Amino acid sequence: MKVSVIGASGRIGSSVSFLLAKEPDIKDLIMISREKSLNKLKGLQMDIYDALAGLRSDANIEVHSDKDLSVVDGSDIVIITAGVPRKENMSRLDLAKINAEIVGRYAREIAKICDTKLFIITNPVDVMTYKAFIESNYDRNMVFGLGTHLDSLRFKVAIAKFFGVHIDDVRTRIIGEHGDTMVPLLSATGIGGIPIQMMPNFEKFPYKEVIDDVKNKGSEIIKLNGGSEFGPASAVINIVNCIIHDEKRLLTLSAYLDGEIDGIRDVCIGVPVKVGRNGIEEVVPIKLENDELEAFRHSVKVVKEYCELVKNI
Ligand SMILES: NC(=O)c1ccc[n+]([C@@H]2O[C@H](COP(=O)([O-])OP(=O)(O)OC[C@H]3O[C@@H](n4cnc5c(N)ncnc54)[C@H](O)[C@@H]3O)[C@@H](O)[C@H]2O)c1
Repeated sequence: MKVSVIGASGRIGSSVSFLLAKEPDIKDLIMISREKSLNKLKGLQMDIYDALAGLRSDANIEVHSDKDLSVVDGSDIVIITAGVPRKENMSRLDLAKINAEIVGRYAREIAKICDTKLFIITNPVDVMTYKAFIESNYDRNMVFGLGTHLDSLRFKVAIAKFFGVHIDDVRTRIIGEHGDTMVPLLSATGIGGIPIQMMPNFEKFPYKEVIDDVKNKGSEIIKLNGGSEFGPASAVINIVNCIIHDEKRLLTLSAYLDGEIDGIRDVCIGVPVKVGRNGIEEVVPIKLENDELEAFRHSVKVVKEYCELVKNI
């Protein structure tokens, strides 16, 4: 397998690259950044090779500037993490215009070179996924964004800690925007097959505080440590592994909707999807509780406005 990372000199890009290099099935890793960050990439390449030796693993790692993207040819997946990150007190949506120019340009260039899967991490990730989809003109199963998968993991951690259970026993899902209007699905939340509402102590579970905490987690990490890194990078590897191993797991990614849920069309947003070798193999047309549906519609409205805004950038 060959995987390319664009924006590999950055916080997320470098962490993603290291985790990818450790995966035994990824034989070729292509790390790409702007020319001015090429030396940083070379340093990262050396450091990752050292780490792989310590871990008794190996991979072929190449580093390139983005001047000639033909090096991505043959990639099974191209991961785009390039873009401006949020600063304290910024919303992800504040980055829409500046990052749409970057992601749109890369998507167009890559599509001229090869057919591949585009996995978008750059924020606002739903809007950037939409931009990459329209600019690449790829089939919609081939373009997806990290979306609310990371938020779902954050919610999962909070549930596991409160109920004192193993993280693997918790099932939950947050859909909608990777941002303030995300929609937690209590209807899809349970522990070891038991709906969360049926768990002892559910009445003491501080649901609202937990969800506020999930929504603010990214900002909190930015405030304390400049930005998130290991969480999103591990979430990315989860998805890459699903594709490589054709796992067909039901995860929540930002995907292009064509009427599957509530007849909603022409937007990319976090929804349950089946992930396998072909990328998004199905947008799962789930039913939602009335309050969840209302919140989802609102989230779609917010994201759609920004998708319109970046269409012609
Ligand atoms: N989807 C998620 O869950 C999630 C989580 C965390 C961060 N992010 C987003 O990922 C992106 C990267 O975050 P980071 O913390 O790695 O930032 P960073 O500043 O550490 O790295 C940014 C990378 O983008 C490149 N870059 C910046 N401007 C560019 C331009 N004009 N043209 C080409 N490349 C450019 C930089 O060279 C660097 O490689 C941000 O948009 C951030 O908001 C998404």
